[in-house]
Amino acid sequence: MIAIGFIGAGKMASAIINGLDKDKFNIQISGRTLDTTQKTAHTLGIKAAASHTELIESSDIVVLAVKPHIIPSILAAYQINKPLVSIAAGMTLSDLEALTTSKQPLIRVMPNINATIQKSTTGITRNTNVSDSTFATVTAIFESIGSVHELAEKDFGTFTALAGSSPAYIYMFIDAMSRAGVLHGMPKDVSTKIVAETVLASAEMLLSSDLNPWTLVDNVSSPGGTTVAGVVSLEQNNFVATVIDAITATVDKNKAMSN
Ligand SMILES: NC(=O)C1=CN([C@@H]2O[C@H](COP(=O)(O)OP(=O)(O)OC[C@H]3O[C@@H](n4cnc5c(N)ncnc54)[C@H](OP(=O)(O)O)[C@@H]3O)[C@@H](O)[C@H]2O)C=CC1
Ligand SMILES: O=C(O)[C@@H]1CCC=N1
Repeated sequence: MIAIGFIGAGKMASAIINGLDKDKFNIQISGRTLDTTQKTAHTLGIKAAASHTELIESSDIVVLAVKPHIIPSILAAYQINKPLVSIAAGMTLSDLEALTTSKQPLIRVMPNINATIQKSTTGITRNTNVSDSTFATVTAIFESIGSVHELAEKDFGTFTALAGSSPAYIYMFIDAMSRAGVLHGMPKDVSTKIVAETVLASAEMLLSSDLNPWTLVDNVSSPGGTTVAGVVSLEQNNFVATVIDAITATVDKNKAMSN
C-alpha cells in the first residue's frame, strides 16, 4: 500500500484526504502542532505522525500542503529524500528546485476543494527527476479523487484561476442568484438549492453536448422572451468583462507569488 504523508493538514489537505480511499492508501499527516494534528487525524480517520521527520521517513510520497510562504522554512529544515508533491499556489518547479537538492523529484499539483466529494479538477506537472512510474502513481492518486490534466507549467497560473480558485467564484454566482430569489420572496435555502441544481445540470449538459456555451444560451433565449431580457441586462452590466477581470486578477496574483 502506498504511504502518503501530508505536511500541513488544513482545508485542502483535509479535502484531499476525505476523498482518498483509506483502504488503498496509508495516509498520515503532520501539522504545525502535534495536538492539533492528532485532533485532525482523528476526525479524518488517519494517522498523526509524531513529527515531520517521522512522517518523511515512513512515507513513499510527501505532499506539502502548507501555505506557500511556509514552504521555504520546511525545505530548509528537513531533507525530504522522497518524491515531493507541492499543491501550493504560485510556487513554480524552479522556485521549489532552488530550495531542494539537484536530484529532488518534484511534482507540482493544483487540486481543488471538490476533492472532498471526489470531484477535484486537478492540474499536474513534474521536473525531470520524476520517473514515469512515480508520475503515474501520483497521477493515479489524484485520479482517484477526480479528473487530472497534465499541463505545461506556463499554464499553471491560468489553471489555478480556472479550477483551483474558481469554486469560490462559482459559489459567489450561486449566492448572488439565490439572494435575488430572496429579493423576490423565496426562502434562501429553497432558492440556493434551486440555483445549485440548475448550475450542476447546466454544466452536465455542456459537458455532454458538442455545443458551445453561447449556442446553449441561444437555445434558452426565446425570441422576445424572459431570458434574453436577463442576457442583455448582464451584458449591459459588463458580466463577461467582470468575470475575465477576476480571472486575470487571479492569474496575476499567482505570478506575483512566484520568486
Ligand atoms: N484551499 C483551497 O481550495 C486550495 C489550496 N491550495 C493550496 O493548498 C495549500 C494549503 O492551503 P489551505 O489548506 O487552504 O490552507 P490552511 O491554512 O487551511 O492549511 C495550511 C495548514 O498548514 C499548517 N501549517 C502551518 N505551518 C506549518 C508547519 N510548519 N508545518 C506543518 N503544517 C503547518 C497550518 O496550521 P495552523 O493553522 O495551525 O497554522 C494549516 O493547518 C496552499 O499552499 C494553497 O495554495 C491549492 C488548491 C486549492
Ligand atoms: O486561494 C488560494 O491561494 C488557493 C489556491 C487555489 C485555491 N485556493
